[in-house]
Amino acid sequence: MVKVAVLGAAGGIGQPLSLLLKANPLVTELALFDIVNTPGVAADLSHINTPAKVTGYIGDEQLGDALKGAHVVVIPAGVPRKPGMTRDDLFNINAGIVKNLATGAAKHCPKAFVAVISNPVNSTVPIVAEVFKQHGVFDPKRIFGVTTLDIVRAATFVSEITGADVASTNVPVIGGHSGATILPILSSLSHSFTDAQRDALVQRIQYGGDEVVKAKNGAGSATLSMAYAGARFVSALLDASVLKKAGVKECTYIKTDVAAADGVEYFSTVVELGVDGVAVAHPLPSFSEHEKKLYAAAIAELKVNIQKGIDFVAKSAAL
Ligand SMILES: NC(=O)C1=CN([C@@H]2O[C@H](COP(=O)(O)OP(=O)(O)OC[C@H]3O[C@@H](n4cnc5c(N)ncnc54)[C@H](O)[C@@H]3O)[C@@H](O)[C@H]2O)C=CC1
Ligand SMILES: O=C([O-])CC(=O)C(=O)O
Repeated sequence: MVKVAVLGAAGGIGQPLSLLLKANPLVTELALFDIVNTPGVAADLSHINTPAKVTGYIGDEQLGDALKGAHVVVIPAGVPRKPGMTRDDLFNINAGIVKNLATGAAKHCPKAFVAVISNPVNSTVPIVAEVFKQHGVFDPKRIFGVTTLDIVRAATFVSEITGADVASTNVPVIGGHSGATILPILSSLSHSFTDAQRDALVQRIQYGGDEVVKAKNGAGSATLSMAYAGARFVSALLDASVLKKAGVKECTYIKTDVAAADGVEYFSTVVELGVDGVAVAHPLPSFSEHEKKLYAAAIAELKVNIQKGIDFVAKSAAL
């Protein structure tokens, strides 16, 4: 039995992500939770001739049933950006949504892998972790911020410049998931870029989300590419934990000490996944002089984002 629960399953990301998960033969049960429309999405997907049994759950009173027995919980619930907004501008609405869903997961499937998509990821992952701590079930190896879209974008944009096969282009992107906290490690590639190419690539990878927000012109942010990236991340988790494949690696935002010396306790790094989640979190790579500056900027912003998530849970506990 491999149950995957999608929380926010009726949304712009939730629907195509659920479709891709329904197509994953390792999934035997797909639980679709949202505050609207999941019966229809579930009925539609349930006709696809793949193993996963699809069930829709709607409203808070059905959250527990959606989560019970889940091996993986994916959370794309919450509001997306409109032009002119930062991801942090979503905090006031999404923090409460994520906290509520994390509480459900801590109660009903405390051992599940939790993959957080809802923005601002830099803060929502600490929120989930703090909620799990409050319930005495926190395991840093099992809670992930999904930054896979940054890695997907980096491979696409880099291969456009290098001309290399996009499928075999792999660019580690570490740090966090917003603007200056997104740190692509272009120095790890064998291609040597001009300074102008490098700067343009870093800018495009860091602000790829804004490119989509602008193009959608008020109709939301990346959904289809995010669904692809989310499905890739869940597939990696299942390959490592269900198939017990060795050498499954993804960059993901976790609670880790890789950047603890610089005062941050959450950081996206290259992670080897195993049966229990994080098997090995790779240390920081050796940075070029340019990347050292980007790293310093990332750290400064991450500190603020992380603390905001931690404070939110502490404050709501004190109420
Ligand atoms: N991590 C990443 O790389 C990315 C993250 N995102 C983020 O993903 C989130 C979702 O984006 P979209 O799917 O485009 O938004 P959307 O508005 O299309 O869908 C969000 C869904 O969440 C549902 N929802 C709201 N409150 C809920 C609750 N309490 N419980 C369960 N479901 C609830 C809504 O009913 C809706 O169906 C946003 O916060 C966005 O910023 C978007 C793209 C990339
Ligand atoms: O830009 C946004 O708001 C959505 C997102 O996280 C991304 O596309 O990377």
